[in-house]
Amino acid sequence: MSTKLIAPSMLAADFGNLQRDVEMVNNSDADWFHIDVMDGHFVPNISYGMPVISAIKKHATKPLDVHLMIEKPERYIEEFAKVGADIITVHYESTVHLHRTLRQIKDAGCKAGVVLNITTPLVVLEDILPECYMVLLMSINPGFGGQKFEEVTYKRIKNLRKMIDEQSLDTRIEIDGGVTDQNIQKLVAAGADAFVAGSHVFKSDNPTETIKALKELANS
Ligand SMILES: O=C(CO)[C@H](O)[C@H](O)COP(=O)(O)O
Repeated sequence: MSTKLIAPSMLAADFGNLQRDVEMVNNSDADWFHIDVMDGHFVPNISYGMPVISAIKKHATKPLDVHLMIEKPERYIEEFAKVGADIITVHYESTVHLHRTLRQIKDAGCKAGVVLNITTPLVVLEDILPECYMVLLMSINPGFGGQKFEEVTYKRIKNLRKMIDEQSLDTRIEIDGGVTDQNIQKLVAAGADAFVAGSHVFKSDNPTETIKALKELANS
């Protein structure tokens, strides 16, 4: 069994103490920094862009997993790569030319992945899976942290894992939204590999210990 990965979402960090929170993740059992980019069009919220990612990269000692919740992400791939993205995931629903956009991400030197909203059928991935380092399944409606986890996600993970296995691929499945110590083991059992956790980590009394507990639960 491969090691299960924890990616704290910097959306829930304290932006007034960003360097402190970056160092906390550096010194924790986390594997990646999860970076949520929102444009106020694709999702009804605006988060941050290149200058903030650049500032995080300056101090981060772990890969940046950049989740683009923006329309036509192909307009900005090279810029996100330039400011330090290591993995870039784009929504299936946000671009007409998904195949071209994934190639563009790889040409820019990053690992490429696709994100699906909760109601987008998995079948749209069938022919694109070989191009994907990772598939991110949303387990909430994208746009805001702190929302309730949607139970339909378990079934979606199982079905996606089956699709990946049928094609003998090693594509990772990442889950984003409402991940906590209460559901992470069930998500692992369903077949997920990587877990974004925002409010559960940053709103806890001891984020370092919370990350440690998530990592242990996911890998036990
Ligand atoms: O993509 C996102 C929002 O669209 C965030 O990564 C997600 O909300 C994580 O936050 P939380 O763990 O608080 O649910």
